[in-house]
Amino acid sequence: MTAAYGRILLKLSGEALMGDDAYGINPAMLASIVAEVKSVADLGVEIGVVIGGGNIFRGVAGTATGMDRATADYMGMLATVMNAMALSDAMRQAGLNGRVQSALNIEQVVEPYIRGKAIRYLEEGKIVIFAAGTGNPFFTTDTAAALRGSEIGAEIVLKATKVDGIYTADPKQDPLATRFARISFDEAIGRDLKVLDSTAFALCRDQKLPINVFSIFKPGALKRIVMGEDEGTLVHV
Ligand SMILES: Nc1ncnc2c1ncn2[C@@H]1O[C@H](COP(=O)(O)OP(=O)(O)OP(=O)(O)O)[C@@H](O)[C@H]1O
Ligand SMILES: O=c1ccn([C@@H]2O[C@H](COP(=O)(O)O)[C@@H](O)[C@H]2O)c(=O)[nH]1
Repeated sequence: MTAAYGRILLKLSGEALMGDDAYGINPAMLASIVAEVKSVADLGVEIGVVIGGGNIFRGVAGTATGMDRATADYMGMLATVMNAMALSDAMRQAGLNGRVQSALNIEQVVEPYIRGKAIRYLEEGKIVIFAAGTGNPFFTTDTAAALRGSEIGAEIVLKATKVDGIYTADPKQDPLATRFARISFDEAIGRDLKVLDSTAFALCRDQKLPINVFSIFKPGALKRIVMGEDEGTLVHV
């Protein structure tokens, strides 16, 4: 079986890590996500991962209580470091070789982000987990996925989230929303579809880096996309 992509950037939803819990990291959910990642790693595909933090803290939630936005965003980025460490450890337990690199320096805990080293790890078959988003407040981990995906020369960004693609409206709010099988960047940005933030869409469009949005809860979906099959929604130039 030959994969359609040699190197991918996988954006994993932080919120998905909760599974059926109200908060935090559900070990069974984490293990099932790692099994999906392993099915692709076993094909020899090089994998960079950006993980979100929505299961622990989002900057906007902090500002809702009066917190300074930048402070809240740094807390959100630290939440992604915790998720990255949990993911890396779950990978270790599954026999995968993961390396965490953080955009914020916490060198006693995880390595700093160094692009050349990340690429070398990928070439060695290690899975690189990019933590702390872009390292800057006022951004999201979707934008970090677009940025790191561009930096490492990924052929596609795969956004693994809680819905099975991009819809005409948020399917969790609008039961009449319909799913796109494919959509251009221009149309996705023009329709202001909230499944990814507009900075991430714009960066991927400029870099001609396609995005595939799919459900992380659907077994085998990640592997099907990597094998070149239709799954979720493809955002193209
Ligand atoms: N047009 C749309 N099509 C699909 N989903 C949409 C749309 N508009 C809004 N959404 C919502 O966007 C969510 C996914 O984006 P979001 O970045 O918030 O979550 P995430 O991938 O879980 O990331 P994290 O938890 O790490 O922040 C979906 O769960 C869905 O409810
Ligand atoms: O580059 C970034 C990435 C993230 N943040 C903050 O972290 C949280 C969690 O990330 P999600 O993408 O929402 O999962 C986010 O709400 C921001 O507060 C950031 O500031 N910069």
